Amino acid sequence: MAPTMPSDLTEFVIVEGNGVKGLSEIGLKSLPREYIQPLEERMMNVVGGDSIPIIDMSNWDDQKVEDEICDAAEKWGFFQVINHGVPLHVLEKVKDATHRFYEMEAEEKVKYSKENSASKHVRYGSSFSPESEKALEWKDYLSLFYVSDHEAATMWPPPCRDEALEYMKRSEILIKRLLNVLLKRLNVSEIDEKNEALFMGSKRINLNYYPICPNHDLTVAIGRHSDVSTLTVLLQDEIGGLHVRAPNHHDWIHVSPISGALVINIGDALQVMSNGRYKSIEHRVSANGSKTRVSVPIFVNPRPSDVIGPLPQVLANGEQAMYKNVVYSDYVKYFFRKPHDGKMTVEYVKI
Ligand SMILES: COc1cc(/C=C/C(=O)SCCNC(=O)CCNC(=O)[C@H](O)C(C)(C)COP(=O)(O)OP(=O)(O)OC[C@H]2O[C@@H](n3cnc4c(N)ncnc43)[C@H](O)[C@@H]2OP(=O)(O)O)ccc1O
Ligand SMILES: O=C(O)CCC(=O)C(=O)O
Ligand SMILES: [Fe+2]
Repeated sequence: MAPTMPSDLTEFVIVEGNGVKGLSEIGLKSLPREYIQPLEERMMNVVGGDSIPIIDMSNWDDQKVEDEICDAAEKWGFFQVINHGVPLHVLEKVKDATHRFYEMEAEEKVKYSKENSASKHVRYGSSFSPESEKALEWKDYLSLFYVSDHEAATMWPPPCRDEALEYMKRSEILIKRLLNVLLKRLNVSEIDEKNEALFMGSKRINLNYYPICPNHDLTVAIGRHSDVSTLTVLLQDEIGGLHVRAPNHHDWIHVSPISGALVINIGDALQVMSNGRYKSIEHRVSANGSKTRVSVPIFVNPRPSDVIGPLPQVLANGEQAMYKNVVYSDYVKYFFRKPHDGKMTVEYVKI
């Protein structure tokens, strides 16, 4: 019998918690119209040949490596790191755990949806902002905001809880190293108890799931956006699909998966704090017609209550502030309230 489309798509995907994974598994031959993106948002202008920098972190405190990191953050806003010190078995385990979470029945996963979750720090959902999007995105996600080990142990879903926490904790040294190097160029002293919260006072880990998609060229898995983090550490599997805006602001460059590597990108908070010196670059994810993909970003952020703005150390040389001060949680709420729209969130705080 030919597969049939659920009569109420929102009910099936969101309310019942089947997600796009559920849609994919029905075996639909064509993409539901709700996912059809306008022409200009589909994947175009992807150039081959170019690549974001790949940085070997073995000698991370070598001046040459520090320069590579800061130069990449200024020019590309994105780079991959190898020999980064996060054990490879930890990375493998969190990818497996991601698959394990999504393999649960919809009735189990939906217990973590916005409407049902026992903690507002744990959220399972589909697309980005289904209430405000004109066209939906082909992605399911589980978002885990870290508050304490106790909350993670009691509230995060058991199939992925320990692995997600381990990945977050084992990435801590890498995150501090990267931030210290980036801050040094901004004349900010080493991260200590006084300034740590502003740069890495909160963390959110997302487990993204992108199932096989019919007519994948008509939609996107994630639309154009920049992250609102200080920086993001992204683990991707071997499938590929992440594209970043090229320095010419026009083309898109594919981030080819490298086994064991982590992708690092600068987020809006660091762009603002560096007064535009480090770039939070637009990126997007294509949908795949033949393979399921997972990715696991760790968003490293200020605390929600922190005020972000250009750092005094950056303005000390007399340069004009390009951004207003804003309470970080107001900035993030603004991001979550609207559909993905490229670099528009940062316009909210531009002077
Ligand atoms: C999901 O697809 C994505 C996600 C991304 C993410 C990119 C990032 O850079 S995430 C890093 C964001 N930074 C932080 O989370 C740290 C700071 N956190 C905060 O400031 C707060 O925790 C808060 C996120 C603002 C929530 O504050 P709270 O007081 O609890 O306010 P709420 O009323 O609960 O939520 C406000 C507003 O945001 C929506 N929202 C909350 N959490 C999420 C979430 N995990 N995913 C999606 N949306 C979320 C919530 O629905 C509220 O909106 P309403 O309209 O319902 O009022 C990149 C690309 C992707 O595709
Ligand atoms: O899946 C990816 O490669 C990127 C995901 C992403 O950009 C995000 O979750 O913010
Ligand atoms: Fe992103």
